[in-house]
This record gives sequence, C-alpha cells and structure tokens, in this order.
Amino acid sequence: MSLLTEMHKETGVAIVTLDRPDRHNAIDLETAGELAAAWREFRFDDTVRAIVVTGAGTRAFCTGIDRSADVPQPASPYSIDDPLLTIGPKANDLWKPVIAAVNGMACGGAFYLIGEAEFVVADETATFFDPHTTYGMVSAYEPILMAQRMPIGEVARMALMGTAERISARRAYETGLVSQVTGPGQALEAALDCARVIASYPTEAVQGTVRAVWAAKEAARAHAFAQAPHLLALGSLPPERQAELFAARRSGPGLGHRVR
Ligand SMILES: CC(C)(COP(=O)([O-])OP(=O)(O)OC[C@H]1O[C@@H](n2cnc3c(N)ncnc32)[C@H](O)[C@@H]1OP(=O)(O)O)[C@@H](O)C(=O)NCCC(=O)NCCSC(=O)/C=C/C[N+](C)(C)C
Repeated sequence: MSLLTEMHKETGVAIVTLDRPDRHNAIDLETAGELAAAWREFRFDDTVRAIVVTGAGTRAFCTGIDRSADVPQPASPYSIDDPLLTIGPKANDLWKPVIAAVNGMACGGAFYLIGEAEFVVADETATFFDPHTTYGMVSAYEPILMAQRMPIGEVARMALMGTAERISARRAYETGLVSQVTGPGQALEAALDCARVIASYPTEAVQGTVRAVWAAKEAARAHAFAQAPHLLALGSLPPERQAELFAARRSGPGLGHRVR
C-alpha cells in the first residue's frame, strides 16, 4: 500500500496521504489505482463529507508520476485509457469537497490533485513547478487544470520553463492556485480545520455547490482535455528518449532551484 486513508467519522472528514516519502510521494501505477479506488469509495460512503489529501514527510507533497527506470509505465501513455488520468477526485465523479494540504514540493501530475481540489492550503515553504518539457514530454492536462485557477501567462511560464520556474507558496497564492498559506508545518492542521467546517454543513448542498462551480468551467475543460492525447502524441519524444533525458537531467545541475 502506498496510500494511507484515515476516516474521522465523528467529524465526517477523511484524510488521504500519499505515502512514498523516499520517492517524494511520486505516483506509480499502484498508487494511481489506490487513489482512484479511494475517491470512488468516498463517493459512496455517507459518513465522509470532506476529504483532505496530503503527502507523507516534509519534503514533498507529490512530485508527479514516478518516472524511475525500475517502475512500470502505462502501456498507452497518450491514450484516454491511461490509468494515470484517473488519479483525481473529479475524474472519479466525487463531488464532495477536497482540500489539498501541500506540505512541500508539488510538480507535474501533482496538479491533478491540486487542480481538482476545492481548496489548496500550502505550507509557506512549498514550491510548485511543471517539469514535463525538460525531458521532452508535452505538458497537456496539467496546464489545462492549472489554467482554471491561474492566469494563462503564469501557467505558460510554469509549463514551459520547468527547469527554472518554481513558484513559491506566496506567489501561488497571488495567482489563485493556492487558497491559503500557512506557517511551516501547519498546512495539514489548517486544511483539517477547513474540512471540518465544510463537513458540518448539509452535504447535499455542499456537493451541489461543488458541482455548480465545476459545471461553470466543464465545457472548456472537456474541450481542452479532448485535444490533449493528440497534442501529447504529436509533440512528445518517444518514451525511451524521454527516459534517457529524465535520467540525464536528474544527474545534472538539478531542477527548479530558482524560486519566483
Ligand atoms: C527536483 C526534484 C523534485 C527534487 O530534487 P531533490 O534534490 O530535492 O530530491 P531528489 O531528487 O534527491 O529526490 C529524492 C528521491 O526521490 C526520487 N524521486 C523524486 N521524484 C520522483 C519521481 N517523480 N519519480 C521517481 N523518483 C522520484 C528521486 O529519484 C530520489 O530517489 P533516490 O534517493 O535517488 O533513490 C527531483 O526529485 C525531480 O526532478 N523529480 C522528478 C520530478 C518529475 O519530473 N516528475 C514527473 C512529472 S511529469 C508527470 O507527473 C506527468 C503526469 C502526466 N499525467 C498525470 C497526465 C499522466
């Protein structure tokens, strides 16, 4: 198990923790399956009324998809059947509010969790970046999700300048990606406070409201997502070349050390 789930039935709050701290909570296929199963379970569990998602440890919330050479990768990474596309709550039809407690680095596929959360509470030391292009992969889905919360120019800078453009929690707050910045080590408690308040409201009204907000942007998101597989297939390097670049980059000068 690489995902921990905790239910607090007295408050109606569930906590989901990505539990791979030695890999900065990167998501492999097993974790992806566990995430999708957890969102579906919460959907049908009436005792769960709000969910907090976070990462184990203090370094990272999640560094996206696990790109280690020894980890199986999806058979069809550019198809809509890619299991990594269902790691978010909304992809699993979960309309209960989700609060992301970002306790460190968040990059790449982590934006699936942040972008599909209602609230994003970030530790002031957290940073955000999108490294896809550094190893020759089109960044498609993440910018689409980010663009729902941030100005387009800001999204483009993060997606295209992954190496140099990490943004701080404060900058992420200014752009609208983050809803609250906390002191060091306080993101989870602040996210739980938020979740407990929302969980105390009548759940049907809360879920209807979440759906209304998503309905407002659903057409644009679905239209953009429909183009993503073609853009990925057209612009990305072959997987083996990406793996080479990923490995070379990892042993290089490092990624995203300048924080804006
Ligand atoms: C710059 C990073 C994030 C942090 O650097 P660092 O120097 O602070 O930490 P270090 O590199 O030593 O990392 C500690 C160990 O964790 C392993 N790690 C971290 N992230 C990953 C990862 N994503 N995949 C596999 N392994 C990871 C790292 O290898 C270290 O292990 P060892 O101690 O060497 O055994 C730096 O870690 C980094 O660049 N990470 C990779 C970030 C990345 O490129 N992620 C992929 C993003 S693309 C994506 O998510 C696509 C999603 C598409 N979609 C959802 C649509 C399917």
